[in-house]
Amino acid sequence: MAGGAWRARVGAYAHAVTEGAVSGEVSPVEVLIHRLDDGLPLPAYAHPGDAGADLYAVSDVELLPGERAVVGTGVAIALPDGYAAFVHPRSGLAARHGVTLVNAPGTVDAGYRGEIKVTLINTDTKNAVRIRRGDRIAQLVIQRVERASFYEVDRLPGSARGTDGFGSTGR
Ligand SMILES: O=c1ccn([C@H]2C[C@H](O)[C@@H](COP(=O)(O)OP(=O)(O)OP(=O)(O)O)O2)c(=O)[nH]1
Ligand SMILES: [Mg+2]
Repeated sequence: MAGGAWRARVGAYAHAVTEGAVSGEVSPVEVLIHRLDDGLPLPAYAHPGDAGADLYAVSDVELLPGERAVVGTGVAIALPDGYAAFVHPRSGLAARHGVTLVNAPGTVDAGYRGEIKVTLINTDTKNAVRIRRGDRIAQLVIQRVERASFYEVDRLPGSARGTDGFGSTGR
């Protein structure tokens, strides 16, 4: 693409963003949700365009340095076939307190009907962290997922990377 056309395209995109065209409201997937705890809000997106809907803690929990705990969120969902939900850490909790998820991202299968739970861990080596009921402890990202058919072969086709990995390209 010529320089002028490229600049026009970038300009149009920037305009669309600042005018709010990237609103995150584009045909959301419908997900059935069952509240297991009437005292907590439903998961919600904090801003238009956010990828993750925040999940709330059902109970108080204190995490000593290095300690982990499985905390309920008070909700269960039924995803359409071909989707999965991923439980991701919140960056604020991670940066401020060192709290993340043991199994990040946790995978919620489309067929799972139980309570979504969060495996919190306090990675701070000195300070305990107190989580209170109602705190936003993680975020749920809903994505389309492919299922594979696995075909066993004796030899895989070649590729530029081959078997190199684990830092093979250097730092
Ligand atoms: O962070 C998570 C991860 C999983 N789950 C639920 C939903 C998921 O569908 C189910 C099973 O998760 P996974 O397959 O990761 O665990 P597993 O150890 O393989 O258990 P299973 O043998 O039940 O598949 O547990 C959560 O609530 N939170
Ligand atoms: Mg499993």
